[in-house]
Amino acid sequence: TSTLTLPRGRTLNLEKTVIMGILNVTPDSFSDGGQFLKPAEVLKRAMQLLDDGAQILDIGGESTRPGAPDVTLEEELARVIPVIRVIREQSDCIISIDTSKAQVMEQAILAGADIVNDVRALQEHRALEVVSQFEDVAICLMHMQGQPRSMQSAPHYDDLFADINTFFTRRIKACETAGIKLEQLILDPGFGFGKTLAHNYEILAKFDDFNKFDLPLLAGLSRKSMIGNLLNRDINERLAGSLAGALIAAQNGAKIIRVHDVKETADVLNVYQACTQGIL
Ligand SMILES: Cn1cnc2c(O)nc(N)nc21
Repeated sequence: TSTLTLPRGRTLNLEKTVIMGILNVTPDSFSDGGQFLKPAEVLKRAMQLLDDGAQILDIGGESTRPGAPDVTLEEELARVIPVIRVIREQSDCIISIDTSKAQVMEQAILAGADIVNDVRALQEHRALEVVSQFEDVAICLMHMQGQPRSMQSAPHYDDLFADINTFFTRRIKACETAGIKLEQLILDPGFGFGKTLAHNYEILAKFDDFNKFDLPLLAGLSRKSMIGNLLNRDINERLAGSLAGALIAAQNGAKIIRVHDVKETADVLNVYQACTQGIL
């Protein structure tokens, strides 16, 4: 499908690859190591991401990187809800909430979020029930093997693609049983979430295989260890590798690319689209 249904009668055209800009509001993402970013600072960053070409802002209050500490419900709400509110006051942009907690999903949607981006694919308590009560909220179902604390200790699959596809089939069925429509769903194989370096590059190389579900696919590999470990680059030296990954994901059928470096990724995708969309 080339259109994603959104709340309030809006839709997102997916004929051209869409950029999801990462707006982290977790302490380990704060430059000054502060406890909370002031909403005004976050708003400035959000507007910059939109100016640079992001159509979706992904707001996350709990780091999902390997070994990340858990965050309480209260803390996560305190981080993300004020940010959603302040952005929604200023912009009609598409907002996605990066969370696995049902109550954060509920509050975020009520505050104006359009997409639930859940690295646990609505498997946590009451997540399915809560999301199914909102007409047309979009949901990204991401594959993860294990949990962030331990998922990278020894990832193993009997059959990588069969396992991921079985997971998607089961989660899609669970959503349909809960009354969620296929048009609301996005699928994502979850780069780095219980995968070895080899697994990650096999997924990237054969990304188009997941298009068998005829649902929009999301790719999120920006600045990840699959880039850093391959190239032996620190987190702030992974732009070129991330851009290469974004281009390959787009060429291999990804419709939404989740990135930190929006401006540069937009340039890469615009060059790619000039070749494929015949605009010249
Ligand atoms: C929150 N988050 C971190 N990495 C991600 C990825 O690859 N996909 C999605 N959907 N969310 C992610």
